[in-house]
Amino acid sequence: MSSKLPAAFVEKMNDLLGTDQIEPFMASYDQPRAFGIRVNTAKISIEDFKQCATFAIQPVPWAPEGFYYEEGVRPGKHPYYHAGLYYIQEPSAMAPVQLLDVKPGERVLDLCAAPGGKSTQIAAKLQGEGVLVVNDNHSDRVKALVKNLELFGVRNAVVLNEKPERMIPVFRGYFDKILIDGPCSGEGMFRKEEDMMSSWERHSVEQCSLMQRELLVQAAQMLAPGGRIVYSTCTFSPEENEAQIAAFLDGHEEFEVVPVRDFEPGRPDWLRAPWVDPCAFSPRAVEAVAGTARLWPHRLKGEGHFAAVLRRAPASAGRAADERPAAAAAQPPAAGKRSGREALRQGKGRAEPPRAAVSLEPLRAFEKELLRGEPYGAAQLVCYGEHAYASPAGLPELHGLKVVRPGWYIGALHRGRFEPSHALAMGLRMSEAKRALSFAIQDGRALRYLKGETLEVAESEIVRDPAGSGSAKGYCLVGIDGHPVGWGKWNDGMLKNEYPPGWRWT
Ligand SMILES: C[S@@+](CC[C@H](N)C(=O)[O-])C[C@H]1O[C@@H](n2cnc3c(N)ncnc32)[C@H](O)[C@@H]1O
Repeated sequence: MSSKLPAAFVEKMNDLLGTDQIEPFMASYDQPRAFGIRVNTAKISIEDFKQCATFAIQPVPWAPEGFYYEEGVRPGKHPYYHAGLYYIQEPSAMAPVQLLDVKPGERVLDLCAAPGGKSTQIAAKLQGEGVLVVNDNHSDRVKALVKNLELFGVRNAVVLNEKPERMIPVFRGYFDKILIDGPCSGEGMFRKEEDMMSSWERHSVEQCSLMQRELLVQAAQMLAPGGRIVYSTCTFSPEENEAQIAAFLDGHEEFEVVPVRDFEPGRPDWLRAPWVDPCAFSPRAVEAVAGTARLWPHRLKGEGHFAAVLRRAPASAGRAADERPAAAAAQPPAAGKRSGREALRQGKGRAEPPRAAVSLEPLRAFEKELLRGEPYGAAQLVCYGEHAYASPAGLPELHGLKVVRPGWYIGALHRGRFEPSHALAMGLRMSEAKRALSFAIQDGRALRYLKGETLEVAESEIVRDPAGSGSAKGYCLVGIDGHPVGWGKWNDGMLKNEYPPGWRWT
């Protein structure tokens, strides 16, 4: 496919890479690309996944949860995919979140998140603890983002469809970690998606550079002192990579580049004419971009990427008290002291959404009958109209923002009944359901369930809570090999299928 590359792109890469590198670089376009999956470690350990994987996998060196699979395997056509045990992701795309160094309990923002590849990776690293805010300004792409988070069983994510500048007053200084995987000219993806070549001509490098510059400045305002930003692109152009980081450093003295050692270094020598004004940057900035990272398709098994890790200096003692105002002011009263279940009983939630008219009784009855333990943790119940969500504790008021999901979608309260959501099923563990049914993967009913069929199920197959009512009748959490995939309703030897039509195996 090297012959199809845009001539202007080839010319520029020739100039940048020089005679040594251009040949292997161009040759990479005629070689097969690498395919990857990333294990959802919030649902299954890497060791257990390796034991149960039904196709050959090899580790991706830079991501402990990442594995290569062979071309021709269709990992999306597997019940474990429907159980959210892994995400199909291009291997180089796993690097930025690895560099973000997310720890359970942190507040993390994925600013340009759709369709959610990196958001699901962050969610797995958070292990259900802390707050994940994911945003994308494109309303259609946000739908795929929501679906991927639900498939992954993420409990602590808030999904926004906003312009970043509108998020700043709400989240100023709030986040510990921010990922900016922004729009870019996509030069690194030409081998994977040939369509990117025609859009490269439309979405010029210059246009993308302007958006990226804004995103960096906006993200910086939402980062807490001592916090970390990872800026990543899937393009080669220095204007969108080293030049963005150098310009940002010159405008933000409180930031520094944390050098990345695992990949080839960024190229300070590419901050030159004709692509970049060489006089535009300070020596500090030019030197610092050597600590950024470049992933080259001819040097590793993956597509082209760039990543930079930026650290904000910790607050000085005098300034510490007035940082993170949004979070401190908006903390729900006594959050952390009151359990999620108590908050729910008291109908606590954020002020903005209309919720007064909805009775929570049917949800409470469902919880008593079906749920074990405290699956909502310290989250707070929020009702938007008839829809109930468990919203992560410690969020600021989301006043005025376009909120697509204020938290884990629990279900709908409608005409005195409660209908549990698919997202609730996907986020639960089998042990958290008082009535459950797990098909072995070899059982033909596993696939038939995913196809939406009504199934014959003996009463003895429904696992019930010894302390519960003992009845097998009603909603039950359905799993495959012990991993939830959805709801069913059992009655008299038959399981009515509640697997959502849009998710079915076709
Ligand atoms: C490279 S894609 C993100 C891919 C995603 N991180 C993943 O791993 O699945 C860039 C995204 O940025 C979004 N975007 C573009 N401009 C934006 C802006 N100003 N604010 C927020 N999102 C933006 C686009 O809609 C697009 O979905």
